[in-house]
This record gives sequence, structure tokens and C-alpha cells, in this order.
Amino acid sequence: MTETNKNVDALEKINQMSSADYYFDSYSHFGIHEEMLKDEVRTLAYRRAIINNRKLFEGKVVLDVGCGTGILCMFAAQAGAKMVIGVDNSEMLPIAQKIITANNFDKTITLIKGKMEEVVLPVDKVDIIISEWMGYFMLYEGMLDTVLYARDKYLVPGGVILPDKASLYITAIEDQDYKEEKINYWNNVYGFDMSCIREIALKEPLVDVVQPNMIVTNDCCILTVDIMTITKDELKFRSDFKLKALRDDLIHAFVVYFDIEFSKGDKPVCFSTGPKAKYTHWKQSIMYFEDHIKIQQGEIITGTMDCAPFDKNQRDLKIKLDFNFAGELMKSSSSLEYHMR
Ligand SMILES: C[S@@+](CC[C@H](N)C(=O)[O-])C[C@H]1O[C@@H](n2cnc3c(N)ncnc32)[C@H](O)[C@@H]1O
Repeated sequence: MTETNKNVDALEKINQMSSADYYFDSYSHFGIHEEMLKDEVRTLAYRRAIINNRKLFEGKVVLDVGCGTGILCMFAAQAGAKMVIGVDNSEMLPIAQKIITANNFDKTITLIKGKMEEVVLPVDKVDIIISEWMGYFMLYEGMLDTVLYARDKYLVPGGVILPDKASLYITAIEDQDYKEEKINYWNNVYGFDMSCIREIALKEPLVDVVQPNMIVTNDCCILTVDIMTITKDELKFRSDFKLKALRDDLIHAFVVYFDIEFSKGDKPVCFSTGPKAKYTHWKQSIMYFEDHIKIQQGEIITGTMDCAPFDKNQRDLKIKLDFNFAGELMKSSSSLEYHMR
């Protein structure tokens, strides 16, 4: 093989690589765990849901799917669990083991390195499954599939999963300035035409913070997940939505975010990753489209969203968004496709 061919091959490989290739590596560095642990909306919600529900945990066998640093395992042990098993396939696992030992939880917490789908647990069944599985756009990373696998294989009848409910929402925003900076920027980069990157950028949901004053419409729930009962197939979803303008404005993007509920136990806990809630590391997922919609208060955008794992890489998401708008000032309809990777 010539040097040129080798380079072309390497480039093609890089182009074909996506989140699946880096997935467990990405969780092997402490940096990502630092970001998650410091997200207090997230970590304190889990702590409240576990520690404040001592009655639920006392004397129980608990499985933490994707235990990372072991933080949720330690909360469960503090809440009185008899035995906690943490499973993780990243190189964080040996470090988590040191953390468990340093905090004197060796007797209660057993950590196992490997894929949840492949490891052998020291018990046949568990009473409670805890997991922090949510990715951007809620379903990115496809980790909920792993929780459902663990539920079907290990959860005792009548067992509990925390969290147990998740809902995905869509809304629409005015975002002219940031669209200029992130999308139209590529039209003229130091005088050069890089608009081919603009085409790619338009097709990728942008994970960033949406300010509440950018929201132009109400929101609409496009998916509700009951983690106790949902099947892997139902996570591929199609949902119609209707968004009503709260004021006269321009719309440049649709925005997706999710809410999480721990509804079991005496003290239910919930948190939102929406633009009106406190910052979380999930931010919001922004989907820009060509042009804009000129909307007046009370007018309605209707649409359909289809979302499924990407064929070539089940951790990526393929999102199709069709919308229709017939307002007094303009009419617009479009069929948009996005790839979350
Ligand atoms: C979002 S992190 C959560 C870490 C920790 N539970 C926390 O709350 O800070 C998800 C973890 O699950 C692990 N993971 C994802 N899928 C897995 C699988 N199929 N088998 C084992 N570990 C998995 C990842 O390596 C990662 O460390």
C-alpha cells in the first residue's frame, strides 16, 4: 500500500468513527466524572432520591448500572443497602475500587469491570437498580438499553428502578446571533468559503445553553418513558407536536430537553434540564434550520419528530423533524434531518 493510500484509508476510518468507537474511553478519564459529579442538580437529585428514601434501601441488594466513580453505590450503602454491586466497562473501574476502599465500603460494595451485558453478577436477582444513563437529547449514548437489559435479567418482581420516569420536550427559540456565530460563520472564514462545514453543522444538534428569554413558544412533551415497563423498541419513537407562539418573534431553531423523576419511595425527587431550570451539564440540544419562521402570538407550528438509533452506530441518534407553519405573515414547511454523534 502506498503512503497516499494509507493516508486516505486513515482519513476514511476517522470519518466513519463516531461515539461508539470512543464510548468507554471517554469515561476512562476523571475529567468527565468531575463534570458529572460537580453537576449538583444531577448528583444531589440522586443523593436525595437514595439517602432520603432509607426505607426503600435498608437491607436491599442494589445494582448500579454504569457506576463510574462509584458515587451512587456509596449513596446506596449510606442509605442502608445490604449489598451494592457496581458495574462499569471503563478504565474508571479500578479507580472506583480505590475510592470504595478509601471510604471503607469494601464489605458492602462489590465492583465488577465489564459490559453489563456480559458480566456475571454474584447474585441472581437484585431488589433495586440505580443508574445515571441519560445522555444529551436524553437518549444519546443509548445507555438506557443497558438499563433495560439489566432490568429484564436481574430485577426481582416488584423491584424498583431509580430514576423511573423520564420525559422529553420540544420548544422553539429566537436565536439569530448564535446562529450567525455557529452556523453562518462557515460561509466566510477569513475570506474563504467553508460553507461545506455549514451543511454539516446544520445537521448536528448543538449542545449549548438556551436562555429562557429566547423561548418563543410553549413546550410539548414528545416522549414519556416509564423505565419499569418500556421496551428497547419503544425508544425508537415518532411523535407529533404542536407549538403555540407566546409572542410575535422569529424562530431559528427547535430545542429539545428532558425531565427526570424518581417517583418511588416516600420522598419523590425530580429535576429538569430545560432552559428555565438551573444549569445542568446536559444543557439543551438546539436544532437550527435554514431561514426562519416569522410567527405571531397565538399562531401554531405543527410537526412530527422521528428518533431512532443511527444504523451504523447504535449510540448515535438519527432525528427527523418535519414541520408545517401557515401564519398570517408567512408559510413554511420543511423536512429536516439531524445526526447526533
Ligand atoms: C453517565 S456515567 C455515570 C457514572 C456514575 N454512575 C455517576 O453517576 O457519576 C455512565 C457510566 O456507565 C458506564 N457504562 C455505560 N454503558 C455501560 C455498559 N453497557 N456496561 C458497563 N458500563 C457501562 C460508562 O462507562 C460510564 O462510566
